[in-house]
Amino acid sequence: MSSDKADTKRVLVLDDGNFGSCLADHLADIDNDVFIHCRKQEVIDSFNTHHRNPNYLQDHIFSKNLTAIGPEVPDLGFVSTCDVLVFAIPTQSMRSVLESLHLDKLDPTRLPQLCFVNKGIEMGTNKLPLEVIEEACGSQVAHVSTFLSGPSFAKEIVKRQPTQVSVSSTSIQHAQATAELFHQPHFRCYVNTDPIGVELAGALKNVYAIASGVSGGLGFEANTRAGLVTRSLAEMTRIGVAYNADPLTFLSLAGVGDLFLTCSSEKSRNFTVGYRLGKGESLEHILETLGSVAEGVDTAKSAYAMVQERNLHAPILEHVYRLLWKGESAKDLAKALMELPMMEEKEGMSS
Ligand SMILES: NC(=O)c1ccc[n+]([C@@H]2O[C@H](COP(=O)([O-])OP(=O)(O)OC[C@H]3O[C@@H](n4cnc5c(N)ncnc54)[C@H](O)[C@@H]3O)[C@@H](O)[C@H]2O)c1
Ligand SMILES: O=P(O)(O)OC[C@H](O)CO
Repeated sequence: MSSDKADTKRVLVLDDGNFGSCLADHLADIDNDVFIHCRKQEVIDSFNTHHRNPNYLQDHIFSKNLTAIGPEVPDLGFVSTCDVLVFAIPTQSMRSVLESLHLDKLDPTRLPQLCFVNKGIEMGTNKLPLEVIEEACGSQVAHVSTFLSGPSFAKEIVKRQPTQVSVSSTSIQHAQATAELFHQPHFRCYVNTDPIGVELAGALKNVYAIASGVSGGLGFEANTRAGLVTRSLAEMTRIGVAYNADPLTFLSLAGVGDLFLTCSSEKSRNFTVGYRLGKGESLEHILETLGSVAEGVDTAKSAYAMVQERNLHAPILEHVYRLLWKGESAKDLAKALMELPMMEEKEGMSS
């Protein structure tokens, strides 16, 4: 069911973390009817009474057009009244959330537009979001799914800082519809029809941001970072080509744009994990105190399995995996990366 006003959409955002809250605020601010699902009653009360999220983006006063709902998962009756569903849930939880919504039971001719903003690869299955959606909800739901990705810190968008992102889908019409929904003077959307490339780039940049953080934590400066980011881009592209992505996607906002942002800012949770590891803190302590998801940790494990499966040359990713999952030290990682054998610089980067 569509809303009364032609341009006004009825939007449900799941869930109330940094990015979900920020996007819900953005969409509500441009006059959509926006509902945000929260898993705790005190968060619902705080949004609806004080327009504040007590757990994330605490300094921000959210749009009064935003209504918090929950804590139960919205039922199909409510979901079927929405024009758009925005999923801002960590990748490792997306399958269980999708299964609990039963979207496969909706009338396939009246499916809402779906937009996923998570950046990761499912652990255990090593699947990208599009494949998880297909398995959890069927191919019709996967066909209307879109993926918003690019250099976009919630902390900056919520302050209305200019931001540009890619919106991708297997269908150009759906990608365009989602891009139009979000597209505003300070938030520009570019359409891309390579969802595999966009998803892989978004997931992998988190792993390389951990490497860049380690380098900073160990005291290495700009030269080292520039080299690391460049070689990371080459690795990402090589992995993408092996998994049928368009290599040019890695030169887009979703590729080098997000890689550059995340590898160079302490606002990034993934960079921060690496930086603190470089400073000698334990991973367990960092994750306990981070207060928010760092997708690169789990993705390093899935991506490592993918690289092994196709026998790809991805030494930075392999060492990040060993650092996070096999007890290699940050100094070992730095040493190993400086001792890599010489190779053809552009090897494996084109299809
Ligand atoms: N924060 C950003 O700037 C940003 C920008 C772009 C993309 N992303 C991506 O968006 C996704 C979410 O990131 P975030 O920053 O909002 O994370 P966050 O840690 O701030 O919040 C995570 C949210 O997911 C919810 N959640 C966790 N497990 C859940 C489960 N099992 N069922 C339902 N809800 C669950 C939490 O309650 C919380 O609301 C990640 O994949 C991230 O990479 C984040
Ligand atoms: O804080 P991070 O490292 O999860 O990065 C957030 C966004 O993905 C940046 O585009």
